[in-house]
Amino acid sequence: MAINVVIAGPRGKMGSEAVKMVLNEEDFRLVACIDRKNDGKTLNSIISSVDATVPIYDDIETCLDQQKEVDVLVELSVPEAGYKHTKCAINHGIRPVVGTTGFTENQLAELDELAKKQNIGCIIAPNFAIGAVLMMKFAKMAASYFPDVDIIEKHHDNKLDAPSGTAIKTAELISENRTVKQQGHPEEKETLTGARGADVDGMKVHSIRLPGLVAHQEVIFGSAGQTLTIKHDSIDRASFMDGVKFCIERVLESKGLTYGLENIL
Ligand SMILES: NC(=O)C1=CN([C@@H]2O[C@H](COP(=O)(O)OP(=O)(O)OC[C@H]3O[C@@H](n4cnc5c(N)ncnc54)[C@H](O)[C@@H]3O)[C@@H](O)[C@H]2O)C=CC1
Ligand SMILES: O=C(O)C1=N[C@H](C(=O)O)C[C@H](O)C1
Repeated sequence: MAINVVIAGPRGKMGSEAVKMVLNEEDFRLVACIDRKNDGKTLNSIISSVDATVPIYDDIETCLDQQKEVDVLVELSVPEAGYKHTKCAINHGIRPVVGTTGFTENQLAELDELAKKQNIGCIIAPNFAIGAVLMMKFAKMAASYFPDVDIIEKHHDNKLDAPSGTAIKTAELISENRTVKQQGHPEEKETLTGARGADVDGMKVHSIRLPGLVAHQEVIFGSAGQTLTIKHDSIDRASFMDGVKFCIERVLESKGLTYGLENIL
């Protein structure tokens, strides 16, 4: 039986890629999209390259009240709306697969509680690219040996959240193995505010935003006489689609919140 999917953010860089992927998969059926405009139109009327008369809703409640056979919501919009959509889906018993970044820790905890209460799964993946997941895992391994580490993430300049969801997740994974240490000189002073980046338990996180970039991250470890750099580049958003597909399938079997692809690969 096909998995019925709703996509939020179908005109976006990720959403449009997800629309193509879902339409090309035999086992998936795209039943509706959530867009902040174009309510009442069909997908093919707003994206000429798409050959599907899928209805568009600007309100997720209306969508999920009317579309009775939805299995999975794929959320790829913006943090505020993304949180609202995810919560609404869970309340309707629909399993969310969320790529949208920028949710707070409290929001993640609330979604976990809600999904458990509804006895359904919810996957939030800060990065769907297998290479990025491996970069994070390798960084976590290296952190046992190198407590001094800087995370440098680089993205296109239309990104709303900083640091990236991937950088936050990387810092969390590194923290599981790293001995807490205030890095740099104990008496160092910033003569330009922000020069040393954001601080997570004494490690530093830097966000670069430039046109021309897609999604890139370097994790640089340093110790006496050596550095180790673990680097990942997404040069095309196709890099994320195998992960989205995998999560659509896996979320049907999971329970509660799964935060990060590394937990289910
Ligand atoms: N987990 C992952 O692997 C990845 C996650 N992302 C995240 O996915 C999200 C989307 O990224 P992009 O596609 O690059 O952004 P984008 O700006 O290209 O697309 C966002 C889309 O959301 C739409 N939108 C805004 N408010 C909305 C609402 N209330 N309802 C429905 N749609 C609404 C916008 O019109 C836009 O089309 C971001 O949070 C980004 O960080 C991006 C790439 C990979
Ligand atoms: O906004 C993006 O583009 C990306 N966002 C995600 C993040 O915040 O980590 C994943 C990837 O880096 C691309």
